Amino acid sequence: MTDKPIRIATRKSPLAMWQAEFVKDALEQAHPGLIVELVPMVTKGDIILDTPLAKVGGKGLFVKELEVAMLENRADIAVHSMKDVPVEFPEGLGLVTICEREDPRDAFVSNSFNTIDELPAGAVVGTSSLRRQCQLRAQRPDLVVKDLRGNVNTRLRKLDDGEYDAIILACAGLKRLKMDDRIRDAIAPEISLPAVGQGAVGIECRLDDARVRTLLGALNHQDTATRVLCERAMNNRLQGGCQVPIGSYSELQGDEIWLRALVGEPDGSKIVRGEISGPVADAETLGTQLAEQLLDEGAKDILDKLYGNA
Ligand SMILES: NCc1[nH]cc(CCC(=O)O)c1CC(=O)O
Repeated sequence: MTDKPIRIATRKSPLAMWQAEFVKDALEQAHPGLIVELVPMVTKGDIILDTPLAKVGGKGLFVKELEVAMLENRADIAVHSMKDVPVEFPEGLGLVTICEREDPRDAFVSNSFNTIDELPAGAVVGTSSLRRQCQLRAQRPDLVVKDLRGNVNTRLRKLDDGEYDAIILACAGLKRLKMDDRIRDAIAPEISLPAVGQGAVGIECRLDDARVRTLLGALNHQDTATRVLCERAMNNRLQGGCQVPIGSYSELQGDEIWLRALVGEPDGSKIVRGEISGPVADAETLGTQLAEQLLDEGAKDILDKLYGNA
């Protein structure tokens, strides 16, 4: 089982490298004698830095090159932020493991203010996420939302350079990079519902690679997997991508799963919210049901408009 090294295809950003190293360490710990190597590579999402992701278009900007590497047998697994993983996988590849979730909340980061509420009218907030923008503008239409791209370190530098009064990032990325001290406020899900899968790391591999799938089994965290699959089923039914403001967050409560979701207009002028709960065993069905509920209650109109079907 442990003779051949496992090669991890990874992006080169500090967060991606941290996540790949984390999986390497966990695999080597779980399987003494196993050797795991990193194969760093550049993706389209890393190259196109000057355009908001929502305008670049196409799903899976950060994962395609990694998938090609696995299909061409230049790598065996890819480690992803679940938030960036598209709904569908290329033939022969699939997500087989989801690791324990880090803090799923959005983070308010600023050098001058402690919370969104403290921001004065006209303050400039950096984010390129339509989901974050939508929820921010819904509560504070008086704020100015300005695009902010680049990896976590680049975004923090732009804040420090004074381009923004505050920025919104994921708590998970900051915590993993040991920059917890940058989090002025972990924003409650009621204020900013996180992205599908936010805070969770997933592992993709060739589905016919039985050896690797068995080795990866040790890293799966079932509670996280249930939650993320529930949130993804919701998103899947909506055909959500990064062009649409969609938030979705589930929590386990004993044998039940509680899922909340929203679809909104990018400017926050309209938000359709819903929630559902039921047995953990029905997690994915519940996700689909909540999506249908949202579509009936107005999400369909928002999505049709954003995708140009109206
Ligand atoms: N879209 C980039 C991205 N993908 C995953 C994370 C954070 C870590 C995570 O959600 O697991 C980030 C950065 C951010 O949103 O601040």
